[in-house]
Amino acid sequence: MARHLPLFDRRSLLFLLGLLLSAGFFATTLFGYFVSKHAIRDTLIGQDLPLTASNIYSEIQKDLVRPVLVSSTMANDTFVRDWVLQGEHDVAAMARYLGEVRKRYGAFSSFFVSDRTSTYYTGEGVLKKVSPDEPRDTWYYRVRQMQADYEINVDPDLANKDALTIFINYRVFDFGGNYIGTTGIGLTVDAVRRLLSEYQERFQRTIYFVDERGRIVVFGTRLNRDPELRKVEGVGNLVDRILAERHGTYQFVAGGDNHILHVNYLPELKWYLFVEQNEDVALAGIRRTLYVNLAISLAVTLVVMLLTHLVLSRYQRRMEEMAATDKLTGLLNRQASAIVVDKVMAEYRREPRPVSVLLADVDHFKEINDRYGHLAGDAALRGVAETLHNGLRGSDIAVRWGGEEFLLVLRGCDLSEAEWIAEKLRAAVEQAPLGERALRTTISIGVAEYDGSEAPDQWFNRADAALYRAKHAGRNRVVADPPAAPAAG
Ligand SMILES: Nc1nc2c(ncn2[C@@H]2O[C@H](COP(=O)(O)OP(=O)(O)OP(=O)(O)O)[C@@H](O)[C@H]2O)c(=O)[nH]1
Repeated sequence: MARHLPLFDRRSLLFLLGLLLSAGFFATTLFGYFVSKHAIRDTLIGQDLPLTASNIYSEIQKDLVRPVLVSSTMANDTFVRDWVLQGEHDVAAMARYLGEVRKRYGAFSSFFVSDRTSTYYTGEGVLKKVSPDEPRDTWYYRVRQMQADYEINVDPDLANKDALTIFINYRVFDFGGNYIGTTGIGLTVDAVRRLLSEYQERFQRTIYFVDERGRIVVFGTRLNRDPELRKVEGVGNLVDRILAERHGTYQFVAGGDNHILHVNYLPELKWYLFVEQNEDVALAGIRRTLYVNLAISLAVTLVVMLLTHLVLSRYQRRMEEMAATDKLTGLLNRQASAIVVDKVMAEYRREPRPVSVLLADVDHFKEINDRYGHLAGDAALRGVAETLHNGLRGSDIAVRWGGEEFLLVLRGCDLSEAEWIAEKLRAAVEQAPLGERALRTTISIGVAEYDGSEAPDQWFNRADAALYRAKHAGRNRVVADPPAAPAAG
């Protein structure tokens, strides 16, 4: 059990290390991700989307300034006023004038509606008569009543196949200040559409205009959705709220992604400018960084764990070796031998093959110490250990059992084989010059074969008893237990 404890400790240490490292990496990586995510979202809501919206707004306003000026010039043109006051006779002259204005300023259409005759003139001549009963003409009667000099109105253009057109409707007065009609130009929304496409491409955002009824009226190049905004997933539920609030930042989920929406109302056009950003697309960059960081963290954690495992294993092996080895002789020490003996016992229980022990003790060793000193005694002990070790097979086990005592476990040896080996070892020690001084000594050996049932201590005690008998019989000899039966006769 004691041997398994360090292994268990190593596992828990590795587990703890892995846990700490991965928790640390994970926490810092996720923390960084969420901080960046919040920063990106805050920038989107607080800066990016409003900035895009206000850029588009000011571009559109800029685009509308010139047409308003042109319409104002038309309203104040003496030709227009004189022409009306002179009775609107030369229709061709008015058509020429309107055609000229349209061409010169690149407008989509140009018009004059006379209040006296209710006639709608364009560059082509008379288009029609306006009437208060015609729903398409309500704009005219609204302008007729309004206080301001002009309005910007978005309507289908009757003169141009109902193409959606931005009209500047400018009121015209005679020289006495009496209202005599409305003039102005119409602009195609193509320019606005181009502007939206350009912004859409540049910022990877969805940008479109919505009218006061909640219908998408103008959009950039890629808008694949129902013009009836209330029917669109996510944003559809917000339409009424947005139309009422006119301005704000909203969030909704569509296609599983979170979207941030910024809305501005453009009173000149009576349109709502919608600037939408798919937050998940905006976060794709930092999400990729998150995955890379997590992968790196995992790799670093695994490498650190692997290195720690290798270092600890080596260290533990060395510690175990050191703890198990006798420093003087390099043989197993007595404490460590317990494990080896347990193993031999387990092997025997699995497969009962003969196994024997030799207990060898150096004869009169005290005299060597006394005569030559302890260092020479140590060298002699090393020499004996080496001689014993060299005389054994790889499967045998040599233990330094006590001061000058050695226990040798011989696997696969019955008593007589063990006795034979013991005799061989005894003879080898007797003949070996030991240490630098080439000292000579002898050993006595007690031999015992395992009887298959006794405890190891009992087994070793029998070897010890045999050793005792060997000493008493004069030393430098081998005695087996049980003692050989006396010869008959
Ligand atoms: N130099 C040295 N001496 C040791 C070591 N370990 C034990 N000894 C000595 O070995 C001697 C053993 O003496 P004893 O037990 O009386 O036995 P012995 O002198 O060998 O006599 P017998 O065993 O009866 O033949 C003691 O004097 C111990 O001090 C060691 O590591 N180095």
